[in-house]
Amino acid sequence: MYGPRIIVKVPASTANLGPGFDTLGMALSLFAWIEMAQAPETTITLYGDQMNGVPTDKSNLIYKVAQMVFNEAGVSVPELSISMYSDIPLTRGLGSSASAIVGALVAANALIGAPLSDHKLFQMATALEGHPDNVGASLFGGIVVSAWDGEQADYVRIDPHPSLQALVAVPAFQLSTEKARHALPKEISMGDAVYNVSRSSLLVAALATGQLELISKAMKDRLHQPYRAPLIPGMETILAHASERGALGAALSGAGPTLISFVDAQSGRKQELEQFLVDTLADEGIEAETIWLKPFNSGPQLVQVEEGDDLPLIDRIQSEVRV
Ligand SMILES: Nc1ncnc2c1ncn2[C@@H]1O[C@H](COP(=O)(O)OP(=O)(O)OP(=O)(O)O)[C@@H](O)[C@H]1O
Ligand SMILES: N[C@@H](CCO)C(=O)O
Repeated sequence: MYGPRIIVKVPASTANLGPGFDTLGMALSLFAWIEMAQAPETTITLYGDQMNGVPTDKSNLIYKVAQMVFNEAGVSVPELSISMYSDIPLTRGLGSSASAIVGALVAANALIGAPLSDHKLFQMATALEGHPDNVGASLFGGIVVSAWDGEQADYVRIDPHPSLQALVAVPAFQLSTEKARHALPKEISMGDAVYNVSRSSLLVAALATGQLELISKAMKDRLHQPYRAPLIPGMETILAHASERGALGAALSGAGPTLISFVDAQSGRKQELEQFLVDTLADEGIEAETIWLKPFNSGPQLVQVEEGDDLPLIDRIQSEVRV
């Protein structure tokens, strides 16, 4: 390893928030860490159970994305030492691929003196992911409303209401975005389009103005959740009844299978909601891990590394306080 050693901490994200398919995203207080430095030969070290099955050669997403940054900036850094640790469950709807892409873009850019703007990184991340919702949230933090026309991505960021908390139920099976997108119809009716435009617009306005009592109605969707429901047994029941069990609103997180509920931090019904999610999934024979999270207000953070400090990434993270 030589030259500067960059460590980036990047948040997970939940996409869609119900009706905002490929449009709305929120960063969450669950993180991945990526370390990058120039090296005589490429090595990729992955820590943690979440990384099982991820390649450790130059076909790794982090390595490939870093090379795109160097090409874009017109510099050559062929060999890299990369390490990654992640608490973000892989292929579960919490934006693991977006976090890896955003983390790799930011780390590689920092390694060469940050010639690319955040705007440019957002364009690259959106093209790589195929939609702007998860990458926008991971890159800018908070709630991100975005649109992409295939060439240009635009966004507006909203600060999440300070009382907003999230409970995710992460089923013990993976569901790739690719498979979950295959379940969607090619065309939808005008009625369903209007239904979603109105809910998504209401949701954005409610989130922007802190009218959390509107979230339950505003998080309804007819574009993707009904078609994905057969892939996630128990989902229909949870989405239909979560608000009766203390949730402000509930949705499929990204392409699933994770289910996300929003809760007022002051609510006295958190345990009841958590039990409802676990029991409903268990009734369908699905084990799920529940995690309480907060919306996360910022994008990737560069972790300060002193010159000569060669503490391995995993030891550094173990001493970090998880937010
Ligand atoms: N750190 C990583 N290194 C290499 N590949 C990764 C990494 N993180 C994620 N991936 C790739 O991304 C895939 C998961 O992407 P996918 O879009 O299916 O799910 P997700 O991003 O976890 O969920 P969602 O997009 O629904 O929020 C993994 O199977 C893996 O191929
Ligand atoms: N908007 C995307 C998010 C998952 O990557 C989808 O629902 O397919």
